[in-house]
Parts: sequence; structure tokens; C-alpha cells
Amino acid sequence: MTLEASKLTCRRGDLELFAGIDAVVAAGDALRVAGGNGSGKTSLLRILAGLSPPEAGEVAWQGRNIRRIRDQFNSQLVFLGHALGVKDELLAWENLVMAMTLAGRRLGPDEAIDALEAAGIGHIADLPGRALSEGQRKRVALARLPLLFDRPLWILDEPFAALDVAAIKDLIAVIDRHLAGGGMLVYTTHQDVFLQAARQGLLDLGKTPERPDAC
Ligand SMILES: Nc1ncnc2c1ncn2[C@@H]1O[C@H](COP(=O)(O)OP(=O)(O)OP(=O)(O)O)[C@@H](O)[C@H]1O
Repeated sequence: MTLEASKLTCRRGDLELFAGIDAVVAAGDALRVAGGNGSGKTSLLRILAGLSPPEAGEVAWQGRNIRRIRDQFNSQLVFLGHALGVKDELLAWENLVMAMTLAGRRLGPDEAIDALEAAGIGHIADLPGRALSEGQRKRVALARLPLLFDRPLWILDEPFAALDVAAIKDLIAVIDRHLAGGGMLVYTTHQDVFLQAARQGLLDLGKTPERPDAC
């Protein structure tokens, strides 16, 4: 299994965020995308997940352009972006059911509550999204991960942000299990975290590019 990015260029208006980016992620690999605020990390992750088109270059899954195998690619992918998709009006367990439904999986209420308990947040299962703290919302969103070990490619934007020390440790354990089972991870973080993956890559986008007309 391989995700391969070739010569990716991303432009936002007049600003070229990055150009000529190459990356290969294979089974068991973790690739960290680093860089300053506004350097283009989220933009790159969205391109790798097929959510935005690159200005130039291509992303291939198993050697085929992801735009040509969209459904097949999506069935192999877990993407968790800044917008966690936790709805204010749904209870925490209902949010998990909804996330799994969107991933094409049926999850019953008891299974959802079990999954939240396993994630250490069973006590908030019956709270509506609007009553959750930022870290709790994040943990509700992350609770889908152990249910999706069979999806090889996880693309996670700032998964550790807003988590407390224990939750970070739990998430590292989930990710390590995913990678040990041949899963793949592309992620961003502003915190240093220590994963067990044998092969860990770093793609540093550097500082925020200056606008061409900046003085
Ligand atoms: N839809 C958009 N339209 C216009 N500009 C955008 C859009 N999305 C992002 N940008 C700009 O592109 C640049 C990179 O944004 P991006 O979110 O990829 O950065 P980042 O490296 O993830 O930043 P951070 O570390 O702050 O999360 C920023 O200057 C941002 O304002």
C-alpha cells in the first residue's frame, strides 16, 4: 500500500504556499507535516486526502491518481480536519454514530457508548455537542479511530491539539497500534510527540511564505 505525492504545488491567490512537494507513505509509515502557522500544512493534508485539488502535481494511491479512484480511495481513508464535525445538537454518542454512518458503518447506541467508554469519555456520552469542552469535542471525534483500524490511511490535522496528557498518551497508543498493524499516518502537530513507528518521515514546509507584494 502506498500513497505517493508528486510535484505538488499549492497556490492561494497570489501566494504560492509550496511547490514541487514529493512524498511517499507506505504501510507502517508515519509522515509528519511540519511548518509555521500559515505555511500550508492543512492545505497539503487536504490535497493528500483529495479534498482540494493541487495547482499542479498529483496524488496517487496504489499507483493510481486519487481523482480517478475517488470512491475506492475514500473507503481506505480516515480524514480528521480542524473542523471536527461534532454537531452541537447531537449527543456525544449520537455524534459518534453519525461519524461512523458517514464512514459507511452502522454503529448501534450501545456500541457507540462502549466506544466512548473505551476512549475514556463514557461520562460525557449523553451530553450534547454544545455542552462539550474543546478537548472533549476532540476526543469524541477521535473515538472513531479504534473503530476504523481497517482503513489503512489516516490523515489527521492537529490530532493532539486541545488534549490533556492522558488523552495524548491514549491517542499515541491508538496510532501506534494502527501503524504496527500496517496502517499509515500523515499528520500535523505543533507539539512533539513520540510515536513507535519504525519509519517516521518529516516534511517541513518551513515558514509562512511572504506575499509577493509584501515589503
Ligand atoms: N480557502 C482559502 N482561501 C484563501 N486562502 C486560504 C484558504 N485556505 C487557506 N488559505 C491561506 O493559505 C495559507 C496556509 O493555510 P493553512 O491552513 O494550510 O496553514 P497551516 O500551515 O495549516 O497553518 P496553522 O499552523 O496555522 O494551522 C494561509 O495564509 C491561509 O490564510
